[in-house]
Amino acid sequence: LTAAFAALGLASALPPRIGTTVIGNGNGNGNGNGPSLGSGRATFKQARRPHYRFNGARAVYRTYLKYGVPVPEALLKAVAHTDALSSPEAMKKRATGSAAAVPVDERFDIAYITPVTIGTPPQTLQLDFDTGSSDLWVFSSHTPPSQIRGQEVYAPNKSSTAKLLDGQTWSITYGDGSASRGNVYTDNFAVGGLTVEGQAVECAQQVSSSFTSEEHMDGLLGLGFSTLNTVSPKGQLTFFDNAKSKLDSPVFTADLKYREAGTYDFGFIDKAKYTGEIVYVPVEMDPGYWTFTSSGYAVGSGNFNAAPISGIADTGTSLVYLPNSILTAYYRQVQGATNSANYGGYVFPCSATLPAFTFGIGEARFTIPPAYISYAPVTEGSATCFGGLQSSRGIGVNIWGDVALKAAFVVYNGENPPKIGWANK
Ligand SMILES: CSc1ccc(CNCCO)cc1
Repeated sequence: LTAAFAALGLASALPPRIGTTVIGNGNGNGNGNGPSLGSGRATFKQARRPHYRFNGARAVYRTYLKYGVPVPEALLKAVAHTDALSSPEAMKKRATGSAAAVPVDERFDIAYITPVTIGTPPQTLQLDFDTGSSDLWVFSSHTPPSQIRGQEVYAPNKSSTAKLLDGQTWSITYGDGSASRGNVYTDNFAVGGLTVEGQAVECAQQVSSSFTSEEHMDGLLGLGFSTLNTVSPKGQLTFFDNAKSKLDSPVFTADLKYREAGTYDFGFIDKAKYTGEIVYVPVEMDPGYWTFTSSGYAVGSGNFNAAPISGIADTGTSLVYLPNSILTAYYRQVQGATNSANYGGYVFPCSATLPAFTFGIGEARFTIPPAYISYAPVTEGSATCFGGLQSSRGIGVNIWGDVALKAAFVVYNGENPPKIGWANK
């Protein structure tokens, strides 16, 4: 600073220490300010201004103004830049989170579970992070014991930070017919080091049998758009929507894997998790799914069929559901494949040789290996296998579930407008 002043031929008359708050000593004229005329003596105690951050460029700028010296352009730019750096927004603590996505069973990727902590002291549960829905619900102390088979439960009465959202209830039915419902608390909620206070945690008072039978799944964490949330009469925000404003970047990423643990990251994009470039396409957020348009598909080494395919990126659905025309094109390449009413979809001999399946995102191509499509025996030990590609007829929407998502690194970008990014890995 001294050099700056010298350059200007100015005495190093530093302005009074900015942030000095002068407060009267009470001998003033009744309004608490300034000295009274009587005693002829006054004392002014200095107080530090909280959160004050010294800004050198601005101090120099003030001196120019004080001595009426024209302010050079460079100094004006410096002031604007340093103000931006020290703005309350820029100074807000930034946050990120990262947590494992573990196959809920060691043989087939039926679903992936991720550890979360709820309440004070923290209670740890394993939740299915589901970009195809927007309720955060858990097995709880309100769930009938007859409906619990090994799941961990959240007990709000054991959390000093739990608050009942009086009068609020929720009820949800998923595409596979499974369902749950209950009441609602808010509590502190953390994923991989990222904490949201006052997160709506929906406590199950009823769950359907398919949830009871998923013993390692203690609930779901919805990562769809909050418009889909079922809490009534006041819809609640998803964990991502609550966390978004304090994240380094308003994104989360899914790096799901074939029969091994992957990760969900919040607030940052880990360059070590993908290769090449991330290709972004727009998201249609109505009615609340991460809906995007694929640019087409190819079966095995066949030609790429360029045709728009609208669908949702759904981490909470195991398989891929596409139009019949695509299924026919794929399974006619599989010896012994049939669309079985008995098994509810395309099945084939587990010994069959399967082609890969490629889908397009813009000019980019993503290939699902045959192993992902030979999904699982129709029943324990059967020689007939159920396909990872199935028909979306009757669902009303095409679904890019885990069988497709684990072939890519996927960026869910929650900016306005939202977009979804795909990269190979
Ligand atoms: C019974 S296990 C189960 C896991 C996830 C879901 C919700 N996923 C579908 C729509 O995203 C339903 C059931």
